[in-house]
Amino acid sequence: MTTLIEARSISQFYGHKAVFRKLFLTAAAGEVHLVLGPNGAGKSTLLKVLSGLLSPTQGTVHRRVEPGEIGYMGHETFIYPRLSAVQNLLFWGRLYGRDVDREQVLEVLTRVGLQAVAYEEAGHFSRGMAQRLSLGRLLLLQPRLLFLDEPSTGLDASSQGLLGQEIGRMRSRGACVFWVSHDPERDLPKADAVVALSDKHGEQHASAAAYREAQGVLCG
Ligand SMILES: Nc1ncnc2c1ncn2[C@@H]1O[C@H](COP(=O)(O)OP(=O)(O)OP(=O)(O)O)[C@@H](O)[C@H]1O
Repeated sequence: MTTLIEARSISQFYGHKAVFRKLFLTAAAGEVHLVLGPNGAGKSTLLKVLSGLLSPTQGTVHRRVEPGEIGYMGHETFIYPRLSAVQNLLFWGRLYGRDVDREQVLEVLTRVGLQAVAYEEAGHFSRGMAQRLSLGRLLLLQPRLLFLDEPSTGLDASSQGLLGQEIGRMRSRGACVFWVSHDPERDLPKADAVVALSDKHGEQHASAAAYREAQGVLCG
């Protein structure tokens, strides 16, 4: 399988404080990597470093995709409040150099359940609606390397279901997904590998099967 991202001995410090140290990982097309760990363990920081939003203090990250093929959905929705939902998606399409038209945008907005507010200013949207618009951006841009930082926060049950389906679809057409989850029991069955961060710097990257087995041994 084609490797899409490789991190070699990456460490991240904020001042003198290490968030993670000497982490190696590789991820290939069609794989879902779940990022787990307690609050403050460094999950968001790792996603920022892997996606290129932040440079690692030490080590290197090689991404074998174009910058326009990277998608990120996190706590920030990156939505322009003075633009309508339609204008937001048309704008993002242009920003990523994609040839998207209004019909495609309206189709995506229908899929995420925002068709009724397609021409309303996104600044008036609730947190859940703004999250759905962010999800719509991913559906429109179809990134090959996708970073999801607790994407279900603020989404209602039906939008969470849609997100799960869409992650499955993106993976089957060859996208590689890093997914921060606070619910490993729910999300582990959908993952190929796990990056487990701890606040004691015991970082590990393992296949989902090996992770489950290790947890079983620890719990048993
Ligand atoms: N810009 C920053 N400057 C200094 N320290 C930071 C910065 N961003 C994060 N940290 C610290 O780095 C550590 C890891 O933070 P991070 O947000 O990556 O953890 P997390 O695992 O995503 O947490 P949560 O599950 O609560 O979202 C925390 O102790 C946090 O306070």
